[in-house]
Amino acid sequence: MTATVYIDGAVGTTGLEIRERLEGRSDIRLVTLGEDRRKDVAARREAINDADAVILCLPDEAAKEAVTLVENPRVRVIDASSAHRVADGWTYGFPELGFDVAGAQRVSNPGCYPTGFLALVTPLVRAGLIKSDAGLVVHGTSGYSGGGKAMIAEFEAGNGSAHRAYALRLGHKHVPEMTRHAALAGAPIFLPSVANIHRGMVIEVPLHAAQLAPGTTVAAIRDALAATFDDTPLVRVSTDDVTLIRIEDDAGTDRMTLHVFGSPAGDQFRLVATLDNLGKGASGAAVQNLNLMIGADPLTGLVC
Ligand SMILES: NC(=O)C1=CN([C@@H]2O[C@H](COP(=O)(O)OP(=O)(O)OC[C@H]3O[C@@H](n4cnc5c(N)ncnc54)[C@H](OP(=O)(O)O)[C@@H]3O)[C@@H](O)[C@H]2O)C=CC1
Ligand SMILES: CC(=O)N[C@@H](CCC(=O)OP(=O)(O)O)C(=O)O
Repeated sequence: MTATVYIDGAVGTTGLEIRERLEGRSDIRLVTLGEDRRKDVAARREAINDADAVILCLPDEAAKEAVTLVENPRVRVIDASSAHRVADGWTYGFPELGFDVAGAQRVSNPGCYPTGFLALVTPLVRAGLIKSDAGLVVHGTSGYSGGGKAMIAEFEAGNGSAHRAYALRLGHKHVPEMTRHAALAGAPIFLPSVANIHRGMVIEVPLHAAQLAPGTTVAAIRDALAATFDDTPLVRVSTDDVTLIRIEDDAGTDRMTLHVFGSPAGDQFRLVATLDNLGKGASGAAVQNLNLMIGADPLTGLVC
């Protein structure tokens, strides 16, 4: 059976990547609107309601508006924006963490930083290794394509920076989904930054032993992560004895790699995730979710 899929926002950074992955698939009839109609509400309403699945690759306000245009109960929605990630009636699009994406009508794709944070933390909270009131800190560095067309233009015009920190006054829009989907009692302190590289991410959660269940070891943390991810094709728990992690490590793929390190004394730990902000962090995750929703091979169009 062929599914009709409409991408709203198909010429943006995330939308273009999804479009490239879906074009040429025999199980999908891909619909996008031309330059003259792509922001025309009537044209978008028609395309949305003619589709089996709609992928929203829009700023939050435009994504909210798009959802109000859905009239046909058949239409299923994947929203790549942050508009619905803690909203009632929406399924969080992180199937490896047990969310029922295949059966969902409305799926909210995770944010790129939360993808790394939640992969590292949620299995450990569920296993009772991290206390829900542990007071976590998460640091992340993203390639500049994480900021969409505007940030790409800024960096490619030479107006970026080798590395810059932002969200200095905290309260980044990704904090609510990190808190909710890790089942934390309090919001983590989130320290995002951008590097002068097109794509790729490194996300880190440092931990004191006091934030963990007594006696927790690197092996216990790895085991808890492996119990969640070992049978999943995109998320790998590394046991490699690496001494360096590069932002390029999973760039250009839809993979995510999780590393666990500990001090020799066992009093401090460092959890690290690498991924591509446009792979498992956005477009790759959207295609993965779409495959599940339309019953396609889960890895079609993905780079494992
Ligand atoms: N880039 C990334 O790595 C990630 C992005 N996301 C999220 O995905 C969404 C899209 O981001 P991204 O692709 O980076 O952003 P871009 O700015 O690159 O693209 C957004 C696109 O939406 C279009 N658009 C804006 N308003 C409307 C409207 N009312 N109707 C139709 N089209 C509209 C824009 O048009 P125009 O071209 O005219 O500006 C643009 O093409 C955002 O919510 C973002 O937060 C999520 C995870 C990672
Ligand atoms: C580098 C950069 O600016 N990144 C974006 C997040 C990209 C992303 O994940 O988009 P969502 O917010 O839709 O999840 C930011 O921090 O706002």
